[in-house]
Amino acid sequence: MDINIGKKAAGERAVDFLQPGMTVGLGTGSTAYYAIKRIGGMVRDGLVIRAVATSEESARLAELEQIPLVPFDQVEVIDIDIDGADEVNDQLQLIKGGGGALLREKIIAASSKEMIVVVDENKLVKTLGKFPLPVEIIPFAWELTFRHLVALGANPVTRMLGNERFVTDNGNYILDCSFGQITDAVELNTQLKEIPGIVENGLFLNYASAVIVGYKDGTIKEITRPYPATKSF
Ligand SMILES: O=C[C@H](O)[C@H](O)[C@H](O)COP(=O)(O)O
Repeated sequence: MDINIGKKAAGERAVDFLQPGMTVGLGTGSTAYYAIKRIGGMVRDGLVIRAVATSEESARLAELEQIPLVPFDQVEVIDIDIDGADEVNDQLQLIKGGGGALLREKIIAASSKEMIVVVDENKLVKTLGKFPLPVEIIPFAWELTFRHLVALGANPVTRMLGNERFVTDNGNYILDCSFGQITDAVELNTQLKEIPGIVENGLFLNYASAVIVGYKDGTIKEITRPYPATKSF
C-alpha cells in the first residue's frame, strides 16, 4: 500500500505542469494512472487540453475520465508527456516496458517537447539492469531474433500471459532480457538496434526532461536534467 502513496504523489504532481490548450501524452502503468486520474478531474472542472495515449489501457482510462483523445497521426507535437518507468539512473536514463507499452511510449516521448517521468522511490538505481530489459520483437522468425539476443548475452525470456505469449498493442511479442548491470546503455542500445526483428527496446536514454520521485511518506523530489534532452529519431 505504501508504494502507492509515492506513485500517487509523483503522478499527481506532474499534472501541475499542464497549461490550457496543451497536447498531453498519457503514459502507461500504475504511476501514470494517478496522473491520468487527476487530469480527468481537471478536465471535468473545465481544463481544456487534448491527449494522446501510449497504450490501449491508458486510452480506456482516459475515455472513462472524459479526457479528449486525438489519434497520434493528427498530432504534430506533444507539449508534455507524463509517463512512468521501471528504472531510472542518475543520468535520467530509463528502462521502460514493464507493462509492454514501450513502443508507443517511445514514439510519443520522442514527439514530446518535455517528458516528465513519474516514479516511486524504488525505481531509482545506480546502474540500470536489475529490472529485465523489455525488448519488443515481431512474431515473424521470432526464434531467430531470440537466438541473436542469446548471443548478445541477454538471457531472454518470452513474456507470457497465462499460457499464451504476451502480445503488445502492436501485435508483437516481448522478450525480457537480463544483461546484468548495464554499464554502457548507449552501446547496448546500438547493439540492439542492429538485430533484425527487434522493433524497439525499453532503454529510453535521452528522453526524460525531469523525473518526479514519490516517497512512501507522500513527499516528492524533482530531478531535472542539467542539459536539454537530445532526442535521436
Ligand atoms: O510498459 C509500461 C510502461 O513502460 C510503464 O510506464 C512502466 O512499466 C512503469 O509502470 P509502473 O508505474 O506501473 O511501475
